[in-house]
Amino acid sequence: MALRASRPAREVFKLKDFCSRRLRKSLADFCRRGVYAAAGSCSSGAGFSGPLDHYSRLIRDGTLRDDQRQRAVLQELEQLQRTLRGYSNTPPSIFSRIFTKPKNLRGFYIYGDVGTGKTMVMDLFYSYVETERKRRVHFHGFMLDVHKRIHRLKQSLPKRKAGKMAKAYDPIAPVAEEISEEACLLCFDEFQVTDIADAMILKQLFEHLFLNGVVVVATSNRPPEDLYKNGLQRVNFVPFIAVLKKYCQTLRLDSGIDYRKQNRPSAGKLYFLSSEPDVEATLDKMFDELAFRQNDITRPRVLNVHNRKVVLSKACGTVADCTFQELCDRPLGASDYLEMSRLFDTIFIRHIPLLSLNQKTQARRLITLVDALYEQKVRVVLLADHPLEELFVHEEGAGHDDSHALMDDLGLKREEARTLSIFSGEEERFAFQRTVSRLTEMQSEEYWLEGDRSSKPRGSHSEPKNS
Ligand SMILES: Nc1ncnc2c1ncn2[C@@H]1O[C@H](COP(=O)(O)OP(=O)(O)OP(=O)(O)O)[C@@H](O)[C@H]1O
Repeated sequence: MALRASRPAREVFKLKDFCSRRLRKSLADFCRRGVYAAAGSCSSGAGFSGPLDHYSRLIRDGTLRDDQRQRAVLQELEQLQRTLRGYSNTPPSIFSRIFTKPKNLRGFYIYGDVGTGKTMVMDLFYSYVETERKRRVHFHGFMLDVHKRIHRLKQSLPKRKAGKMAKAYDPIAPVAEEISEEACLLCFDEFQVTDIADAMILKQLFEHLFLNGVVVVATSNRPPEDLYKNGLQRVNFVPFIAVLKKYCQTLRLDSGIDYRKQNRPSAGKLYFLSSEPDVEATLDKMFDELAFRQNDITRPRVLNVHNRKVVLSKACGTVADCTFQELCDRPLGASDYLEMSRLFDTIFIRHIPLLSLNQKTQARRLITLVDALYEQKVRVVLLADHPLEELFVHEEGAGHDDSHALMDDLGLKREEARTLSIFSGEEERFAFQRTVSRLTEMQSEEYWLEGDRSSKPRGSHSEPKNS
């Protein structure tokens, strides 16, 4: 019998709030432009018959450029949105639960290059799906949540008795069941597999979700066949690909256009090179001007993240002035960056060096930081040693110093390890592209204006309280 975890539904998807804020934000943006009538539920009342109709309107009013590939994907998504009307994966009675299997609706796996509009079309679709039991999550956040649930479940088991063999049990099925009860539609942004711990449980987890009637729509930069490419023990991961393809139709969205790099009006100069004369003084002046409008003094700031203290050396109100070393050369992670995104609306990042695979850990932190700032529309002012497009370099045969110990632990020879993605830096190359694309958009006027929290009601982006 499946082991059940007792847990209030409200606690579910700890990172859900972080993820859906972006959706709410994008809905609110559309609202502000008079496009959506009501955030979160747009199907009726907004005057649009569905996502495609809505998309056409965004083209007509000049918000978006017409893109046939996006239309084609939206056509498929609209079909699913209609089919999902009245859909439920939890039969109403215990009796019917036992005797009826939920019908399986096929979802979509949308992949393509960075900035081609995958998230945008998925969010449009999502906003028209008429059910409360839908979740839109960042894939990484979802997997963190899954691991937490597994951990909690294991801890809730009675302690093993000495001398007795504990019966083998499977925590994944009950976790999948728990999730299936909370959502019949899961939309994943940035489906990617970089972690062996994720890779090893995905097949079982998703098989259960699909069998429980959960419909999945996902966006990714890679076709299913390339997921976890060259990953450790990939042979155990490969069967998941067939499961994914069985329950999700693959759609390619690749017009070859990175819309983040399309000529967007610039917010002004926000990216500086270390070689520019008096550049530090210029940034000091920018910081002082922003600080002048704050109801605070310039001082160090101590953030409290999960009972850890994270000290930032210079901040004023909602503006922080940091160095790359301070943010990426210390053991900080997603939760620290999320907290920063909550507290600050503008962050200076000075002295960003050229990033190669030799500084993989620092580069990964910068990627995570930019992802968190982008999701929360935090503005950035950057001072770097190289132009943005040249910030990340992939050097063949780079040292990967921090990988050597792991290679030794795993008993891998250099040559063997070279093809494994954790050593080859293949995943980083995709992530670099995304970071460059995002940082490009973050210098646009539109992004800068959207990041203005001064006119927004206090609440989600409240004044610092941990400092
Ligand atoms: N047809 C379009 N016309 C104009 N702007 C667009 C269009 N499609 C998408 N955009 C804009 O381009 C930016 C990137 O879009 P989106 O985040 O959906 O891309 P993505 O494919 O999910 O990127 P990534 O793979 O990096 O996550 C967003 O600001 C979005 O509003």
